[in-house]
Amino acid sequence: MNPLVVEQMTVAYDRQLVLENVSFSVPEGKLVGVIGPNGAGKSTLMKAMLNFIPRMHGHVFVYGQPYEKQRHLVGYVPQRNSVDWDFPTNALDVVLMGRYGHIGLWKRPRKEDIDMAMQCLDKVGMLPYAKRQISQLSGGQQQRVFLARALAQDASIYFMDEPFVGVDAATEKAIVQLLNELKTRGKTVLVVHHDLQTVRDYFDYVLLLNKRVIAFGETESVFTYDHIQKTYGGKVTFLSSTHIVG
Ligand SMILES: Nc1ncnc2c1ncn2[C@@H]1O[C@H](COP(=O)(O)OP(=O)(O)OP(=O)(O)O)[C@@H](O)[C@H]1O
Repeated sequence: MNPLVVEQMTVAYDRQLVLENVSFSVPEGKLVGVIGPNGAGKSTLMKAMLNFIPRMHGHVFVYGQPYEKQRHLVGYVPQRNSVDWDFPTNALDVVLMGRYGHIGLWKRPRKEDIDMAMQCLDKVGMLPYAKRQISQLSGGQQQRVFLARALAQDASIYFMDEPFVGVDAATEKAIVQLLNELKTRGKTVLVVHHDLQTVRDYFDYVLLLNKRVIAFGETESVFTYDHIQKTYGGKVTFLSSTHIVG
């Protein structure tokens, strides 16, 4: 059984259709790049899968059950700029939020939760910043804290919205390493991604999206010149042939 199945999802804002009849099914332990131009509906897809915004139509199944019954299995890393980083809290507390599903919202975190949160911070190179206010972290450091929070959640499926935006080469490398580690542990990860040059290196599968699914499948066979042109309305001219197939 595939861990994530989306069936005929349609989403509208103010009756304006943004996603139409989107269906795809992701096998376990795959890294999936969600690719498409600005406004294609990539963030909307993630938010609608998570029930943050209503779907007009369609279903999301997580390990064969409706998402609503399985939400504890799904972790989310939102776009960094969609978060209020002035909220007075420190890095460790943000990561501990990822443990609430395990702790219970009103209970104090146990020592083992704090230890695990610290380990997650360590994994992304942020342990020295555990007690630092999040407003006093750089953009790349904030991104790392978010990834640590997702790790602490110990989910089976992750949705990450543009984790590579605004990070330096070292952080990008750390994120790629983390994605591969999640994959090795059998996790399924969907990543909204803009850099077409790295798609073939980073992702096993791609979802090419522009309001509808243009193509979905293994990167090897689906990330073709024709599909990319179709996704971007024929506006992509800078790709070298080494990065695509077909
Ligand atoms: N809250 C909202 N209300 C109305 N329209 C919205 C809202 N959020 C997004 N949209 C519109 O829905 C469409 C899809 O937006 P979305 O943010 O999902 O695209 P995206 O593919 O993630 O884009 P980007 O690459 O620029 O982040 C766009 O036309 C956008 O203007």
